[in-house]
This record gives sequence, structure tokens and C-alpha cells, in this order.
Amino acid sequence: MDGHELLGDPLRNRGTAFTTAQRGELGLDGLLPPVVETLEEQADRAYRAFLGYAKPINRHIYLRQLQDTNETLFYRLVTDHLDEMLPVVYTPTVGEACTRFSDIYRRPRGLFVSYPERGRLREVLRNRPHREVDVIVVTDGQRILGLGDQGVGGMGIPIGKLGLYTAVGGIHPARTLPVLLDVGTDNEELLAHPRYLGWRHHRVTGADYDGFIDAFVDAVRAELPDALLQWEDFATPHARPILARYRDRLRTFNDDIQGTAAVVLGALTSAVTMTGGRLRDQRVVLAGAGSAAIGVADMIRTAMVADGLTDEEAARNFWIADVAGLLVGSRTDLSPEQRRYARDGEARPLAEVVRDATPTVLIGLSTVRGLFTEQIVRDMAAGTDRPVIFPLSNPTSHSEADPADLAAWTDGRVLVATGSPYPPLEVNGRSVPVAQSNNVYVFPAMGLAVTAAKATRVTDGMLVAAATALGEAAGATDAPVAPLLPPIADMRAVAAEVAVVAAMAAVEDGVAPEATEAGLREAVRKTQWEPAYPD
Ligand SMILES: NC(=O)c1ccc[n+]([C@@H]2O[C@H](COP(=O)([O-])OP(=O)(O)OC[C@H]3O[C@@H](n4cnc5c(N)ncnc54)[C@H](O)[C@@H]3O)[C@@H](O)[C@H]2O)c1
Ligand SMILES: O=C(O)C[C@H](O)C(=O)O
Ligand SMILES: [Mg+2]
Repeated sequence: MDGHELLGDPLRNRGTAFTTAQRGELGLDGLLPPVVETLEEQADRAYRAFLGYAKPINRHIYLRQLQDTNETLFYRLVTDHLDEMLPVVYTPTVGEACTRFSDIYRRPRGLFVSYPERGRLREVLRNRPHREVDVIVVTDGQRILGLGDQGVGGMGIPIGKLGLYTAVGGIHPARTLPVLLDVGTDNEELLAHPRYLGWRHHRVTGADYDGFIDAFVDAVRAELPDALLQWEDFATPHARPILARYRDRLRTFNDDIQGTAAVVLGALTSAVTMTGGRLRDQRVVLAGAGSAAIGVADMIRTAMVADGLTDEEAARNFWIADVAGLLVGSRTDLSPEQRRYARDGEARPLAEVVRDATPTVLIGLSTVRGLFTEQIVRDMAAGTDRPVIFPLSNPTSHSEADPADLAAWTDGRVLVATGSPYPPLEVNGRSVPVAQSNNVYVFPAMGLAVTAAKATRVTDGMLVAAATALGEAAGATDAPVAPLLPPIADMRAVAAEVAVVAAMAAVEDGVAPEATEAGLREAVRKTQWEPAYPD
């Protein structure tokens, strides 16, 4: 590699931080301005440049460009300013980046695996930019946040998620692989877009789709048998069947179903601690019955059983409503997973469900902006002292409610967590951060746990352990107002702690080699990469 090529390799490029001696040895003389800088000095310049952009999308484009130029510098910057940059590299701005992917595209990253190449998927995988991979995040772009089908633009999500595997989890950036499965798009606007960069074709469906997914998984197992495969933003009709099909065959999990459920259980555990109640006594209304909502219900139900209920009693604590109303036994459109929660009577709308059920907990995974109306929230707040309300749909433009409204409509009694970031609430003259109940609190820790413990599967036990550790890390007390999850600035330390607990669960479940807690702690520590130039 000559000097010029070296500067084009984001993993090895140090830009102005190459020393005088290195510049001489590596053929870099004349290719850089004369001053030699430290990483901190470079990060200071990059931060000022970042602040120079007013719009979040332009900040996102700047940071993505930095990531493609010098990854050490990118991760130093993001790690040092996580609170401020998480909403820019990730939700909600990453949603806009996906919708505008074909317009803002600069450079390739990751692998585009498209249907027309289905006969040669191993060759495509062999073209991966880096040989050794710990974590793959894959999407087919069909359900990007609450924004629907984004086709090839969905690639923004695996890139964003893996950026956090590194910034939060500490997985080495060269050991991550974003993958976009391009099976076409049913988004007519994209199909008509003159600059659309994906395969211009309607979505492949049925047996052809299933066969393609199978061929992809076979190629992953052949080429990267030790990698963790995370499924992300698949539409509900595919998400669960894919998870069921592969979860016992390789290291794999679905982030929207399982990662989401673990973080919600963690935040709910904090809320219940704060109210002084028991999990088993909560009456939960869920708005939305997609794969995220049912995943959340299943995990809370399991935790209620651990808290002393029978499975049947626990299921009776849920009222789940989707676009057609309450899930009831007389409906013919329910999947087996949904039917477990079906209740008697009519398929009444959410507002009626909230009036009848007198819930203590209201969770939104519906993609519908403003679904939690003032009336619904006031009705709920009339029946419980501390209403627990989680509007979890992303991005912000699809959130079921704004925390400030929830606080106003409940006279400050609400315990809130949101999917997308929101500014702090003013409560009795105090500024209280709003917990972001987003799977980012769990997936980097899962990657770290699987990698450090050499786990061969992702078990329910590992996810429940992660949820419990997260709830404990929030440090909830019976104080009247406090955030339900740890601060974002502490996320890296929390991920390491959650990873140790999940790794211990992997050993206990028999999917990882025997190891002590101290051994796993050391393995997690050693796995975590620090953004710094090596000596
Ligand atoms: N906070 C997080 O970490 C997190 C994680 C996963 C998903 N999500 C968000 O959850 C949302 C849903 O994801 P999904 O994969 O389950 O999607 P989905 O499209 O499968 O599910 C949406 C559900 O909402 C229902 N719905 C639509 N309109 C409704 C209405 N007016 N009243 C009640 N229900 C209604 C639909 O019938 C469906 O059951 C997305 O916005 C996604 O961004 C957030
Ligand atoms: O990506 C996120 O912010 C969370 C979640 O995976 C989602 O799909 O909304
Ligand atoms: Mg997702």
C-alpha cells in the first residue's frame, strides 16, 4: 500500500496525526499539511466543523463522511459527545438519511446483497471489506423505523446500528459488517425516483423471498460461521418467522423483537420500583400488535410469571389493540402469537380499551404520531397515581406522544420513556432527563456478550438477564421523579456491565464455554476497542 492508498483506508488513516517519522517511512511526505496533531486536536477541529452545520441531516452527512475517512477520529468524537451525537448518527436523523439515501449517497460501506445475484451469494460475501467479523446487522429495508419501505435506503440502519456496536459496545470497527438485502421495493415513489440506487423492481415475495433468505443464511454460515447475525427492521410478516427459523441454528437475534423487549422490561422494572408496586400487578395496554409490540408483551409476561403468576394469569394483564381495535377471540386475522392475548367481547378502539381496562402502563408501538391523545391520557391518569406511559414509535415524527404533553395532562405524575430522544422535562423547577427506551441500550451489550463469552446462541435467558441488569443500572429508587434508564453518557460503561451479566447467562444456559464472572469481565474488557491510534 503506498502513502496515497493509506490515506484512503479509513481504518488505518490517521491524517494529520501521522508523525514526521511515519510520514517518511510510509511515503506520506508532501501528502499532508506540515503540522503533526494529536487525536485530541483533530477531534477538536472535527467537533467545531460538526457544530458548523445547523441541520441534523447535514451533521449526519458530515459524520458519515468522517467515518469513511478516519474511523478512529470518528469514534473518538462520537464517544466523547455521545449524548449530543447519538440523535445524529442514529434515531431520529438516521431515518431521514434512509429516506434520502439515493440523494446523499457518497461512498459505499458494507455489503449490498441483491436478489439478482442470488446464485452467487458466497462470492458476494467473500468480497466483504474485512475478513474477520464479530457482528453482522442485516435489513431488507421493508420496515425502516416507522417510515415504512425504504428499499436500498434501509442501509442507513445497519450502518447506524453497527456504529453504536463500536461506540457503545466497543466492538472493533473492522469486525462489523452492515448488510442490505435488496429484494426490491414496493415504495412507488422510490421506484419512480430517477436517482434511486436500488434494484428497480417490486419486492420479491413468498417462496422466492424465503429461498433468498435461506441462501443468505447459508452463505453467512459458510463464510462467517462465528459471526452474530442481527435481524433489523424486517416487516412483521417476515420478522418472527425468520427468527423462529434460524434462532436455534446460529448466533442470531431480532433486535426489534428481542432487543426492544429487553430494554422495555428494564425501564418498566425501574418504573415499578419507583411506584413501589409489583410487576405482576401491572395492567398493560399496548397500542400496536406488530412484531415489536408482541415481543414486548411476551417478555413482560415471562417476567410476570417469574414474579409469581401463572402464564394464563399473566396474559390476562394485557390488552393489545392494533389498527382494527382490541385483539379479541372473534377476530379471524390474528397470528398465533397475537391470539395468546385475545380477550372477550368486541374489537373496540384504543380509547375505549383504556377506559375499560384502567391500565397502569400504556405502551405505544403503533407508528402513529399523536395516538395518545389528551383524552386517552387523562382517562388513564384518572385511574392510577403514577401512569407509566411509553410512546416508543420512531422516529420522533411517529411518536405516540410528546413527554411534555404527557406531563401536562397528568399534572406531572407520568413516568415516561420514549423511543426517540426528547429534551428534559421541567418538574417542580427541576430538569429531569427523559429516558430513551430504545434497543440501543441492549444490542451493543449483546454483541459484546456473545463475542467475549464465545456464545453459540442468543437465549431468552441472556435477554432477560440483560433487562434485569439494565433495570438495576438505572438505579431507580422510590424518588418521585428520576429517569427510568441510565444516562446516555454512561452507556458504554453500562453496556460492559450488561454484557457481563448476559455472558454469565450464556454460560448458565450452556451455550458458552464454562467461565467465572471474573473471567467474563476480563474477556469483555479485552474485547472493547478504544478509539486511539496504536503505538
Ligand atoms: N423504541 C424502540 O426501541 C423500538 C424498537 C422497535 C420498534 N420500534 C418502533 O415501533 C413501531 C412498530 O414497529 P413494528 O415492527 O411492530 O411495526 P408494525 O408496522 O408491524 O406494527 C405497527 C402496529 O401498529 C398498529 N397500528 C396502526 N395504527 C394503529 C392505531 N391507530 N391504533 C392502534 N394500533 C395501530 C398496526 O395494526 C400494527 O399492529 C415502529 O415505529 C418502530 O420504530 C421502536
Ligand atoms: O432504530 C431504532 O431507533 C429502534 C428500533 O430498532 C426501531 O426500529 O425503531
Ligand atoms: Mg429497528
